[in-house]
Amino acid sequence: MNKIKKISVIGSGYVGLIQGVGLAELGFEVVGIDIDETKVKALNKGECPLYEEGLEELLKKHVNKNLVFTTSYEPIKESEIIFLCVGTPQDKDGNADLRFLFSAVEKIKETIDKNDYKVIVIKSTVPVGTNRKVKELLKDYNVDVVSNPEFLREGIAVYDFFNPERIVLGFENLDNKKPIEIMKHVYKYFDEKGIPFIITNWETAELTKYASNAFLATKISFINELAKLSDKVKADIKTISYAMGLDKRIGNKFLNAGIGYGGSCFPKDVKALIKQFENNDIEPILIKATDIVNEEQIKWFFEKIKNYYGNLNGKTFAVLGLAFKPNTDDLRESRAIKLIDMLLENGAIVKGFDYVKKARKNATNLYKFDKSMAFYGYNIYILDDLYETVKDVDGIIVTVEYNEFNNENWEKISNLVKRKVIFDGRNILVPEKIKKFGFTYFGVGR
Ligand SMILES: NC(=O)c1ccc[n+]([C@@H]2O[C@H](COP(=O)([O-])OP(=O)(O)OC[C@H]3O[C@@H](n4cnc5c(N)ncnc54)[C@H](O)[C@@H]3O)[C@@H](O)[C@H]2O)c1
Ligand SMILES: O=c1ccn([C@@H]2O[C@H](COP(=O)(O)OP(=O)(O)O[C@H]3O[C@H](CO)[C@@H](O)[C@H](O)[C@H]3O)[C@@H](O)[C@H]2O)c(=O)[nH]1
Repeated sequence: MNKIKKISVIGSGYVGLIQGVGLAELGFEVVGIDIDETKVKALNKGECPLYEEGLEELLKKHVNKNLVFTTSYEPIKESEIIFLCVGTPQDKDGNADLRFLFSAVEKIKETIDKNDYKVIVIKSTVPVGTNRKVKELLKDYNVDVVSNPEFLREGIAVYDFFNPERIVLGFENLDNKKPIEIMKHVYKYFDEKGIPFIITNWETAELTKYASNAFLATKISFINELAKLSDKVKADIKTISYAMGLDKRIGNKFLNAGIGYGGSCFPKDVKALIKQFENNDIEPILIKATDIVNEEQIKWFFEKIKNYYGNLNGKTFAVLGLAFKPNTDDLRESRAIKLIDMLLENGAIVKGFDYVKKARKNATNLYKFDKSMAFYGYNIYILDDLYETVKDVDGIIVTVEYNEFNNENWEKISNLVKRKVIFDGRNILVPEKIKKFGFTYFGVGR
């Protein structure tokens, strides 16, 4: 087989950027293609548009060497491999919106020669049947379409790229060895590391991605539902999770009760999986419940806060954590933002903080410039200092699971707040430590 020289990666968002930078680090010549001109300009200067540990260093190392970014599709002519990493957000009905994907496929069609052999690899999370549709759209072209779902976690995405737990590859026809060999060559580094490869058909690969996300989301909703009962009967959900997790069949991961899952994947992927069941005339009982429990969890927590104060009008709260999880600037479906909105709608004043500077910047922009949010802009302040944030507040609300909160100076915090009340939405604080400084502590199911 000829050595693969150039790889094109379409979409330079989270997944595309990690994929592009990672492949460049593995020695490939990579072209990143995105329709967002501002993003492309920044990337070519080595400026990373998103916060992800280790990403900017790798970007700077490779950009304008074996990694370039462009808005033009022309470079795909020179690439045998084209990765599709565009967004597949939720549409108004809960389905995956495939407009970006199909528009990228149209651009590919317009650009490549019908006879030039290409492997089109779909990394984006797409509903069952999408790879088949893409192949159908390209039926007159000499292409193979490969489903290669991505499993990286934000916050540790660079680590995840180099250390995946499995590589799932779905093909049209397993007797056609050419695309299988090409993909094995591209991922030789992982093959040599002994990472398991799952070589299967398109539909299995597509559904594996949704199954994995929905299962993890279900674990979270399971423990969150139990937390509500724990709360009522004075059981401790943290101890329950710990004890459950010691059973290796259950495992301790994704059993942390809190204010629900957020982010760019779980909420939309669970909803899109529900739709795939419904579109196939099957009632998705369990997965629907996962979604409902998650939507309810944040409301339940908010009610807890409201019940304590009676009336939130004019009360000031410090919200510690803005992004959907630690070590990211990503506010997509962030539970913190959902909670802030509820507080603001009820007349409260919010002071928000996150350890990640870009998360603070994104939140400032959201409330200042997003038309639907700007209305609330008067009552929300995003601050760069945690101690400034807690100053004179009626309550502290923890919304992101940063362990670092435990290492803050709680004596100082206790002297700064107006009222010593804490709502720990992630059960991350050590209550015994906080209570020593006179705080009233409320967790989730503890
Ligand atoms: N973010 C994650 O942690 C993660 C992890 C695994 C899988 N996924 C999946 O990967 C896909 C991408 O997610 P993301 O978070 O990187 O999305 P994103 O929104 O961060 O990035 C998508 C990028 O695609 C670009 N784009 C849109 N249409 C284009 C086109 N026609 N041509 C070129 N570029 C185009 C956008 O400008 C944007 O930069 C989704 O399907 C998502 O579900 C995401
Ligand atoms: O015990 C837990 C674990 C997580 N969460 C929340 O769940 C959400 C998602 O967390 P996580 O899975 O760590 O973040 P993502 O970066 O969205 O990664 C998920 O979504 C990606 C996109 O599909 C997949 O690639 C990853 O494998 C999958 O973990 C966050 O809001 C967390 O706060 C909990 O509430 N309790």
